[in-house]
Amino acid sequence: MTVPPNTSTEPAANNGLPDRLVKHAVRYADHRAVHRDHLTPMLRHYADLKDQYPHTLLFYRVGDFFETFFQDALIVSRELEIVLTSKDGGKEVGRVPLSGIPHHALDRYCALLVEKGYAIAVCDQVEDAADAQGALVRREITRVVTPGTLLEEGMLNARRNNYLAAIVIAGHHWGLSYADISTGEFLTTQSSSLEQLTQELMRLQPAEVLIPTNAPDLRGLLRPGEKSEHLPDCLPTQFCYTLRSQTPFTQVEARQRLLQRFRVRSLEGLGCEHLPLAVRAAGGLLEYLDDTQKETQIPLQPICTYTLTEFLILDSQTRRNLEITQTVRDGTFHNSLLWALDRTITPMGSRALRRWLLQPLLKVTEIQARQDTLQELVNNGTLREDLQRLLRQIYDLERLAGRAGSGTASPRDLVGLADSLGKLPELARLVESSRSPYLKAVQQVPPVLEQLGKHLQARLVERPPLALKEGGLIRIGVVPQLDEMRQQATDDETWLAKLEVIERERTGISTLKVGYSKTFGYYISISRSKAGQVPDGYDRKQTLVNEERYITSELKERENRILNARKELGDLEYEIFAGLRSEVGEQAELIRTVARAVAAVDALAGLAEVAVYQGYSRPKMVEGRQLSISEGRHPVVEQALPAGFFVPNSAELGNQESNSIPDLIVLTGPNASGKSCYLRQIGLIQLMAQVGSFIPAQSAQLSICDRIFTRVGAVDDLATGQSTFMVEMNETANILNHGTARSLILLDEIGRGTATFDGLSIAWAVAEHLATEVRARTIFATHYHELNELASILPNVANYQVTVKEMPDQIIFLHRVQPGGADRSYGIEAGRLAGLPSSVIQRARQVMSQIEKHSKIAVGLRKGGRSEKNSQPDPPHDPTQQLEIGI
Ligand SMILES: Nc1ncnc2c1ncn2[C@@H]1O[C@H](COP(=O)(O)OP(=O)(O)OP(=O)(O)O)[C@@H](O)[C@H]1O
Repeated sequence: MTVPPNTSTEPAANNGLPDRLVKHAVRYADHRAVHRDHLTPMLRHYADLKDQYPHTLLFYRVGDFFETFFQDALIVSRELEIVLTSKDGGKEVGRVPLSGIPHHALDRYCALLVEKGYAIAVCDQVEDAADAQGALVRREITRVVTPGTLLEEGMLNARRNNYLAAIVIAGHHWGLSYADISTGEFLTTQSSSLEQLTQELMRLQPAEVLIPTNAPDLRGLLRPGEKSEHLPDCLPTQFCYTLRSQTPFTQVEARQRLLQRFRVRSLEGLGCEHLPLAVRAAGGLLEYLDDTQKETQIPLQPICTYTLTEFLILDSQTRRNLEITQTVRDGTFHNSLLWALDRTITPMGSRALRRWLLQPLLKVTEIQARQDTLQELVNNGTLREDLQRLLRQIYDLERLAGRAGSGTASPRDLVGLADSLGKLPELARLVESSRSPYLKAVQQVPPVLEQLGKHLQARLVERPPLALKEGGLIRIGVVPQLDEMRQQATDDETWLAKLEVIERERTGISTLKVGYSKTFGYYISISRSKAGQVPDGYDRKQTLVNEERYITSELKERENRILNARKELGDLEYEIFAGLRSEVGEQAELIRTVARAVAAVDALAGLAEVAVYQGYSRPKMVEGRQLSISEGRHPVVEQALPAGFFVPNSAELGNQESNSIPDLIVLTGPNASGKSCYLRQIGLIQLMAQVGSFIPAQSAQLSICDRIFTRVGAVDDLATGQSTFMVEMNETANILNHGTARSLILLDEIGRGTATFDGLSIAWAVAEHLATEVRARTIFATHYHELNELASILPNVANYQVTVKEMPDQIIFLHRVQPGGADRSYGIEAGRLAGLPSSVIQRARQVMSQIEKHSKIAVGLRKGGRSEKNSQPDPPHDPTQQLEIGI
């Protein structure tokens, strides 16, 4: 059984509770400990529901509050730091623990609990308390909120997707489906290496992963890091996993569910007819949505089948090392690539850019389509600025459409949506003469959406109130019946407003007032000193210190009419609003298709803005394996430095037409000279080019890479018990096993985590293997200057160094990358600059000079290597099977 550790029901260090309550809290820390028949009817209903949803926190609507009882009350009060109180549980039970939150704060508190890894079942009142006529108000579970099924604006991060994933594993084969129910994206794939499954999950960073299992306890939500025997070992533990029954994940059930959902006869058109694992994962995901969303039918876009090989493969180390969405050092968004490039205006544009950066393209035509659009937006600054100005007035159409479709959109959501739809024709006009693909895609607004926008604008008031059922939503002149009711209500209210004046005149009591209280309704108030002058027909209702309160039969009659009219008006307006909302919901798919096109324009306009202000250029995408970058810069470091401080550097790799261009560069240079920066900038430029962005370089000719690998620094992976060196070796093995001639490999410091000779030997062998066997384009940054020898042995290896200027008492970092190998690391100088004591520095210099005197290295080419310098035969004397170093 899998019980989340935090569902422990120990009361939190008394929580500041009085002793009497602690006693109850302990006694009733589990609803099952109480005899059901002894509970009040409401708590009995609560306990029955809790049995059905044992692993959720059950929020039960009572009036204006959502309340939790028993064990849930203890958890909720501890996790949300709110007061734990108690409620009468029945005559023989006494008081049971209670924690409640105001109903309007449900989203906010749910978001906090979901972030902590809890699932929440919301039990709402489904009839008016007045209609229940004294009986228990009818309540039902209206939704189960889990990390992957969030819809409410307040619970979601606007600028990133919130994915729910489902996986099916069969041997080494697997199927993965994922959906963002707030935007409607729904995708599925299948493949055959479990390592790839991990990588794909790492890319998606799903909020929740569903996994079919035969575990008896199926409602468990495994919080990040929690272990379970039912979780396959191959899966990363940092996600929330939900264990599900296997039935909906079977081929027959899953297929049937997909056919029904998308109203098709075969899955051929959806691209997954012959991908059983992809179908099973998708079917299991749909079933989970049906189960958790209850009556709400979540609108999803038609499922899209994809393959992993459609995109540039970036493993999780590479995404981390290139700091695409967060930095390595402190995991912040600030100073990541996305931070440097994201100038989008809308949340949907920002989400699109994030997706693009994590899934760069492989097809030159697709890259060029983005480049062409960027070019137009770079050349036409006025168009770009006008577009961005207009985008500011377009809300998150993707998510608004979703909320309309699921019946959770508020009146303000619909007004926002209507206003945004109203801007689409303007957007279309702005780009009417554009020729580039992404701008052409928004030249036509589907007439049905244009009409829908107008339809909503004509009906909904400009600034509707937050409350749904208190009226004030619908414009005057839209529904005659509504107008008549309003007129009647206004007449009554005017009568009421005049009553005070009339009664003052009639009674001669100048201090007479008409007021309203929640308990008594409307009343006429007269100061006690004038009570003797009260006319006939005044019926005394309440006596206060200084005043008497009266009603009259006419006042009561009007009051009834006014209050009934208000309720009827509120109900009718809500009904009209709900009708409008479902009209929007019916168009959710189309709205989202248009929203995606707008999001892409937003992402590209932002990239164009960066390109203009940072002086980026359009890379030329070429065939073959060429990587030529002239005067390239690191897109993030250059933004962090004062203008003009960044030193640009060029790079040439893998050009088969020129013999002098290497496949592998051995890059040496002092500490802190800029090796890592250079390495990463090449990776980032290649990645940006394949995203379709312009790049921070004077010019570039780049061919398509199938993968970018990086090995940069290393940290202990304490979670999996791997040492720094083992992490380094695992990552290196992965690169050697999966790299191809079309890959770009960036290695920083291989072999540093072990003894010098072991490290140097490994570094040598790895570099040699990459240059001769894999023949990938590689930059190998190292402090082992001995590796410079390789260039004299292998024709496709070259040495480059990052230069410094040595002054009598300091080193000046030039950050220039030039041909040739460095022979010193200036590590001792770096230590001096860092403040090591001068005695230590002096001693280090002595030791260094001794080592330098006695060290020699003689390494030859590995026997059987494919590449030999100038195709010369092996040297007759082969000193080579070992690396020989003497000190
Ligand atoms: N081309 C450049 N122009 C300007 N500043 C640069 C450049 N490259 C690097 N720098 C600056 O130098 C600092 C050190 O660079 P980097 O970390 O790449 O050095 P390194 O050679 O890899 O050092 P180590 O060998 O100690 O790891 C960076 O933080 C950056 O601010």
